[in-house]
Amino acid sequence: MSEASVIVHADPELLAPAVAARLVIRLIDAQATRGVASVVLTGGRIASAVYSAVATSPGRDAVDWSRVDFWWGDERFLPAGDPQRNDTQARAALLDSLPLDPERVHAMPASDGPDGDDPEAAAARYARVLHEVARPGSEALPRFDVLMLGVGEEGHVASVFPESPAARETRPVTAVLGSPKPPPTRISLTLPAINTAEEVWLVATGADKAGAVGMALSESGPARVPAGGVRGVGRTLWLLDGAAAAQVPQRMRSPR
Ligand SMILES: O=C1O[C@H](COP(=O)(O)O)[C@@H](O)[C@H](O)[C@H]1O
Repeated sequence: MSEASVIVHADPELLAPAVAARLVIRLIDAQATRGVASVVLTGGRIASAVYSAVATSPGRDAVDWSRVDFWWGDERFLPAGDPQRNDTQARAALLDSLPLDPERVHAMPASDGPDGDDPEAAAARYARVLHEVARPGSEALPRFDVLMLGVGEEGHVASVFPESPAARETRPVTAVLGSPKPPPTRISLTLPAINTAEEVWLVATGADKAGAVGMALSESGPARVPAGGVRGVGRTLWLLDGAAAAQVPQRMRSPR
């Protein structure tokens, strides 16, 4: 497990294109090494800004998008196409403009999908899809080159909320019932699944995230502050704007 690195850009207008450029390079590198690349997408406001920035990034067409696997770290369990769904937002901001292989776009099931309005069955279905694509000989999960996460005001990541059953779940995918943030029903990768990613990037902006970021980077336990419990195997990057980084000590910030 990697130590956390913290990179601060002044504001969201600088952070979004910087993260987008970083993602484009990371995918190009992964394809140069392995022929394919994989990314786990997240939801939320800064994530959508990053996806829009990828869509207009100068390096965008250097990625072979038909050889990128897209996964989601969590999903709001709503009908397909609902504007609140994380995949709907990612498609609108980026995916719809890319020459993708639709077989490689692994959205989490919707509440009007094959399992109907049964989030437990939908979570189990997503776990099976992950398992089917996993590396031969590996356990339950495929390789994730980059796994992106937003951070909630109270320290949630994906749909793992503080002191919730999901924060202690050991299976890779879980249904989330009674989420404190609407909508109440969700599907999420769990902390052990997130922590199999090669790189985990936590992206946060705004003063309302500063307390959660500060606590996650201190000694708070993962059940209390799930964002503090995520680590990439090779790299853990906190990508913040100045307001979200307000409680991060200077000594923890990477020089730029
Ligand atoms: O509900 C969710 O919220 C977080 C953070 O969203 P933001 O708008 O405050 O940035 C997001 O990362 C997560 O994927 C999503 O389902």
